[in-house]
Amino acid sequence: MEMIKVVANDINEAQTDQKEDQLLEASDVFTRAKHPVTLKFEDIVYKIKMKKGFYGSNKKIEEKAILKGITGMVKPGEMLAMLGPSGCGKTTLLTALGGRLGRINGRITYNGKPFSNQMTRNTGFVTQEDVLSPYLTVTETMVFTALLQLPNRFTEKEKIKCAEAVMTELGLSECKNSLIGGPLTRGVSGGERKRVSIGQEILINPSLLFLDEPTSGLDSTIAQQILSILLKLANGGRTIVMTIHQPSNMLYYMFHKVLLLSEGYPLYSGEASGAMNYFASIGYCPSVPTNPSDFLLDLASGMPSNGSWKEQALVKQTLISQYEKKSCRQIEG
Ligand SMILES: Nc1ncnc2c1ncn2[C@@H]1O[C@H](COP(=O)(O)OP(=O)(O)OP(=O)(O)O)[C@@H](O)[C@H]1O
Repeated sequence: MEMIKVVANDINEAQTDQKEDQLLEASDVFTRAKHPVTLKFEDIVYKIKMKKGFYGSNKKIEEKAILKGITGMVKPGEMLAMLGPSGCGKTTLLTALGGRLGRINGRITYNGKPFSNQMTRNTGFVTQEDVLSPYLTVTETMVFTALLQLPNRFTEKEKIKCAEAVMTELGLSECKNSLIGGPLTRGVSGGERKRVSIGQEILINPSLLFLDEPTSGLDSTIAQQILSILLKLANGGRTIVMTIHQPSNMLYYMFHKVLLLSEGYPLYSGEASGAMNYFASIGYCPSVPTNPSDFLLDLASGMPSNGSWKEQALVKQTLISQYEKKSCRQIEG
């Protein structure tokens, strides 16, 4: 009975979705979100089972916690950055929030409801590795995606118009006839490849967009271009969540929210502009002016920035144990 209700609900929502879609001009895809989404996650815990010991030895299964109680919220119009050292659980959390991870403990809601088929249609996910055919041009890639992904009520001409509109917005017109390329064929630049990957996901006008390291391997100017595009999408009422490695000062302040992870623990979850004040209020501040993301990463990874290795590792352990005792719980919940 419950299952029937869920399916019926999905159908109703899909019908509403369809009606609202009809009101959209094909080229409107970039400008406004169809169904703005507030994403909330509470006490997310994710554990995996691992085999302990070498092949042939006494193999035991042990449990390893990857995410250890993460809470946060992102509203329409906001961009959330997940920061933290390599292996701290950023991609795992992103995958969980994108409804792509199996059994997790905790609660993730999208406008107060669990993940549904309707949400799948309203969500875009840009993976770290671009999955593109090296032998197609930018236009061919975008048009092909538009023809496949856009609903049949759009005519072929409208689908092509959508692809063109998205390419123009993403600044891909200059390279529209260039091959994507790959390891064996020369093609578009890294920044252009990333914009094509983002373009493929935003063709369906998702209101919730996840991106895994969208600026990885790009220089700071191109990284800023990509974030400006994402900020523009957020300003259209979308909810944007991404993992990012060490953003520059300028990029850091483009984010509304920040989630700092260390070994699967959340050290901070809240306004990006409030992170430095928060750590200062509990006794941690840089002794010289520092880029906030450098400072936060040093705290989370136990790397020495101003103090010695030993002191810094101690700071990280103190923050984690404070979190465990719930005396330094995240700002937001
Ligand atoms: N299915 C799995 N089996 C074994 N280990 C896993 C699995 N999924 C995640 N892990 C481990 O969990 C930890 C977090 O991985 P995750 O990819 O989320 O880190 P990350 O913060 O995104 O790292 P990076 O910045 O290097 O991409 C890592 O130590 C990883 O090896």
